[in-house]
Amino acid sequence: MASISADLASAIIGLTSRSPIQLSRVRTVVHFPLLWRPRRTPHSQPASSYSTSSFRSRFIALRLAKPRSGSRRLTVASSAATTSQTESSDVTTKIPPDNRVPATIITGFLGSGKTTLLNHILTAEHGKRIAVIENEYGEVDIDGSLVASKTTGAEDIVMLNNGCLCCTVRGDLVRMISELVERKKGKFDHIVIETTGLANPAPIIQTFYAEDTIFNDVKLDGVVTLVDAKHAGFHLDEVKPKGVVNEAVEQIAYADRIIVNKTDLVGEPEIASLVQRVRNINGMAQLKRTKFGQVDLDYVLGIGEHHHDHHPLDHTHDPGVSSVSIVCEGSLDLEKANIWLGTLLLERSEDIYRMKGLLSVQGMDERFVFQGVHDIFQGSPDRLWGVDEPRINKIVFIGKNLEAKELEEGFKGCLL
Ligand SMILES: Nc1nc2c(ncn2[C@@H]2O[C@H](COP(=O)(O)OP(=O)(O)OP(=O)(O)O)[C@@H](O)[C@H]2O)c(=O)[nH]1
Repeated sequence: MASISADLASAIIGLTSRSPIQLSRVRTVVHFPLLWRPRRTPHSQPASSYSTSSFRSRFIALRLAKPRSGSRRLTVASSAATTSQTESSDVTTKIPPDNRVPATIITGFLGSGKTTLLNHILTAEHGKRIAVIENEYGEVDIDGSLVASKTTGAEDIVMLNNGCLCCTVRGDLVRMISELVERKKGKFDHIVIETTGLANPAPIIQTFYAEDTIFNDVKLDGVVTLVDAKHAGFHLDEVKPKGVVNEAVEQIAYADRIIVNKTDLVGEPEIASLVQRVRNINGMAQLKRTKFGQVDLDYVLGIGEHHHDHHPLDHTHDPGVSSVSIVCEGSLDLEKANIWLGTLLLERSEDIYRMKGLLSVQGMDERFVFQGVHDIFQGSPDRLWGVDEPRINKIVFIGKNLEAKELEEGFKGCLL
């Protein structure tokens, strides 16, 4: 590819200001407006690996505000009979307050803005101490690192078995919440659970009602579903094989609050038609339109109680959707990476639902975070690499018909 043109330079400037670039807008100019103009020659010693298709859960308990005096006492909420000593006409005064810890589930399809909303919640002034449980699709944990890096005073980070909260790691969710309550009683006020973008929320919701160990201490406050204003229609349209759930539909169906996010990427007619569609799936939930998940916090925390019928737990995910994760030490050649990723997205953006990465770029002192949702791409520098920190690239692709070997070879071909 020819050297970086003035047009690409301006596209790169666009990336530095964190505004998303739509590939279709720049593709006549250059293959791909990927990274950054190099500043210095870096080091690179390759040693790499990749892995495919699995989920990873992580738990981060975050102290975000000073503990209040007289913290909430965690007790088992029980029926009136257990506390009532005398018969009285005023039964309601004898029902103990529901002191269980509220939990909010944030769900929504891949790339709809769940982590963006989570970061909004974690960095806002609300005085709540929030424990976060994050479940990521893909072997490599990228969201967790981005959430943790945006906050201070993380108390604890515990890695859990790979698996999807709605499938294999439901047991882990139960154990995780029980341990959280056991070990940190009174140290947090709310639990927020971010599901993977491919989660069916129904089994996760069921966990709060079916498992005594959770039900006694934690109440499901609500399910918040993010909907990507630009791409949701595509996923709602997808016809799945018999017996396979359409996760995008399920996520909307189970919501107590719906956030139609990314409204900056489409016009009013598209938003109105999507809202109508969402309403047809779930007419009960409140709905708001946003950009970058900017909602009032009382819209998402303190909803009250989740109210839905609970459907059977059995569900099957689309076997055609998988993830490829590449972990690879070294630094990327900017121009090669531009060409490779640009070509890949131009040819495959329909199949590549989601890409995200933490990259080491030649000449950059910062980690480079890059995010892709179909043809929308965004990148920006993150924190500085540590002095002795190995420059390890992590990149995850999620989508249909992904070829791990081909992606790995393509990526490695961009390393210096
Ligand atoms: N233009 C635009 N981009 C957004 C908006 N909200 C989030 N994004 C970007 O969309 C990309 C995906 O956002 P995330 O918050 O990581 O989405 P997610 O749902 O957590 O993604 P997964 O965990 O992979 O499913 C990131 O590049 C965000 O910066 C928005 O309202 N408008």
